[in-house]
Amino acid sequence: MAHTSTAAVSARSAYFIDLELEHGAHNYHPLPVVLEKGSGVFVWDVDGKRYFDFLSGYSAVNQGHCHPRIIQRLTEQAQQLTLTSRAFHSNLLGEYEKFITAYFGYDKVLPMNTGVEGGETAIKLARRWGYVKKGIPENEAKIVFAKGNFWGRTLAAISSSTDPSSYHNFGPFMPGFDLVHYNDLSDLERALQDPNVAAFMVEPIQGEAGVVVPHDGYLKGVRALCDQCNVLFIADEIQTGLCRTGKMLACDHEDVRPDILILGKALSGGTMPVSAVLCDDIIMMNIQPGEHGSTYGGNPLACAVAMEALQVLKDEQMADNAERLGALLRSELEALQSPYIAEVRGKGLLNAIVIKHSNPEAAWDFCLTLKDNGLLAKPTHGDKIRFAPPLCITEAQIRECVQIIHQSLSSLAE
Ligand SMILES: Cc1ncc(COP(=O)(O)O)c(CNc2cccc(C(=O)O)c2)c1O
Repeated sequence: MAHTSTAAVSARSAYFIDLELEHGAHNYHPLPVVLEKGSGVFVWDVDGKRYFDFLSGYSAVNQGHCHPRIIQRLTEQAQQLTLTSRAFHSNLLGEYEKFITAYFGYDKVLPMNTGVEGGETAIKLARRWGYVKKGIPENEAKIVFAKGNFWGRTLAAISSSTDPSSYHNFGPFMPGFDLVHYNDLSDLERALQDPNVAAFMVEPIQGEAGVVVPHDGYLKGVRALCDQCNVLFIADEIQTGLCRTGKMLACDHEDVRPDILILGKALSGGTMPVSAVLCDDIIMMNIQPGEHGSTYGGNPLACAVAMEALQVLKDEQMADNAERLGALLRSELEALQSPYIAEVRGKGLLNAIVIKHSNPEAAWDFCLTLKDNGLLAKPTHGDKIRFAPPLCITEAQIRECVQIIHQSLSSLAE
């Protein structure tokens, strides 16, 4: 894939892009824009141009860029105590653990940092439960995943991937992983007949696959099958959770309670990596001291920031806002009746359009036009463009963004 040409950017932007090309790994293909400021739904580039952020750091900035309350709490704690390691207690870890377990209704939490660490932790907890509680023979535990999943870049995560760009030439892969079709309860039922299956790990809506929303009742069906087969239901809500889809958790749309809940991204309001794995004692208490953890997991700075980030979601009714304005966004996009939009899909403010065009680069080119017109979005898997602004967006701003999208669609005229 050709790397970003700096031809179409300002000299100041080109300077920063060239530094990245010269000194950094080429493991991304960013849009040609260099950002230096963020506030609420807006970001500004190094030339002072303002954009609507329709990606929100892949749902890590649900509360809006640099939310004043979260930044305030971050800067306060940063001058007090940032890291103790878990060799010692801190005055914030227990407070945070009490807060977040009550917030989501689980007995315990295991604090980690990145989302993929949360996924790895959930898999270890499930395997350990499988051996200790379900009686699976040692080293025979299976974890089932859905095709099209994306939960990070570690060797375990790519071992469950069906996307060659994630796993090709990184083998050998993690054993004990099985795959089923997403949104297919009969395929899942088949896979769960294996008595060695410890868990089914699934996104309530597949984010990186292009905002793939399963049929109503899928999550309830997953819950029922896991109950019938004595298999743990692990919900990866790292991208769908924390009000993004119009409820606190995407599982809440079907009143389903996963056995293990994984959170990340917006858990810190987009300030630092914070993830969390929540479950009840019957699962969590199978891990003994010294058997899992991380240097930064549960650090005082993360605890302070996460409590404020979670409280902001409730205080500012961000789930209701996402529900209402997501519906408006989808209806306004559908009303455009553009020949270049094959589909509009999503839930809450996690949405995507599928571009219909003879040019395979059309979605990328369209995002370049959106950028020129003051809105930042990026294609995923070729023809899908995610539209996921911060949840603090207003109705007037949604309508303004629909106008920008409408105006930009004309650039796709063949
Ligand atoms: C559903 C889901 N689960 C786990 C992860 C992994 O989180 P971390 O990245 O914090 O380890 C994700 C991540 N989601 C995501 C989406 C788009 C790009 C990238 C990227 O690695 O640049 C990551 C995700 O979308």
